[in-house]
Amino acid sequence: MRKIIVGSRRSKLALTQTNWVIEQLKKIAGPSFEFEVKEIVTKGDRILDVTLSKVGGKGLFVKEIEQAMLDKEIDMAVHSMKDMPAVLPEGLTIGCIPFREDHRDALISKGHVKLDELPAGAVVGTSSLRRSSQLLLKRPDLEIKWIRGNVDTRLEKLNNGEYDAIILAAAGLSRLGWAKEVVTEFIDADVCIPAVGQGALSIECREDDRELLEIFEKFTCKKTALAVRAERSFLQKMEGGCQVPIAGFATTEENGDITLKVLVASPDGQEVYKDTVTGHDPEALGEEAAGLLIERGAKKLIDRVKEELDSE
Ligand SMILES: NCc1[nH]cc(CCC(=O)O)c1CC(=O)O
Repeated sequence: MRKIIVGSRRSKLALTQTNWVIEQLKKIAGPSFEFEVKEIVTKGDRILDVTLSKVGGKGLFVKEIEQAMLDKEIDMAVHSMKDMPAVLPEGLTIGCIPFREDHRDALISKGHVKLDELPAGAVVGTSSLRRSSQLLLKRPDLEIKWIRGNVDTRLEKLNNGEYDAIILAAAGLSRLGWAKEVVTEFIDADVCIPAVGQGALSIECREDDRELLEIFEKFTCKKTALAVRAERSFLQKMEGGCQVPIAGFATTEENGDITLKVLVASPDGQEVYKDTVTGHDPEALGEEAAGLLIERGAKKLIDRVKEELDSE
């Protein structure tokens, strides 16, 4: 009998995702494995008053959990793929990518007013530059106001009157069982390309944990894994961090063909680089997409934004 310790952030969404994965793995692993959740409070959870991009971005939610895995305090962790940095620490691996939930962003507005019908000057809450820049592209008359906190906190802030609408990932709401009740409109990838990995989960473990990797293999969704690998290859090649709006979303056909949609934009949404590529090698496809945008000037934009931030 082996007891597997699963590290999780303490948020409602993190615990829901972790417990769901454990339930599925139990069915696959059989009676010789036991699972136990260990809650870990990350830096991203403690610092709630600053925009994410200013305090170091993505890695914040996963770093401490990864350290606990390397220290063998925990054996595995379930993350939102979207929160995973492009490069993992030595010794760890994404051992499993399950079937992807809804990839889209969702608009939640007071009175269920759709994006096209929101009045000019309506206040929309998001702290994602990716969402704000693409939204402003379609509706330059909206006012963006930063919002932070867990999914439940953000919904509360909408109800308290600070915002006319907010944007959240549909996947988080679906996993919590709230999507049907709260979502006003699902926003198509043509209007707002999702974040790399959005809607997918990443199950991380130590690279040498063969027992776990064997169980994980049976829970992997091949189509999702190919798509996410293409998206993450693009992300890694762009080296953008959180300061620049970067979006990437891929789908995989039955025959293995992957279509990857990508975007890099300036924070004000005025400068936009966008393309769609198709192929079957996920890593090569991500690199190809990045190459196309870099050629046109996207990398210069990223470096410029980084410099501006460094001199602040
Ligand atoms: N940025 C935080 C975060 N990371 C993952 C999700 C939930 C959904 C997902 O799996 O993509 C969210 C909330 C949100 O963006 O609304």
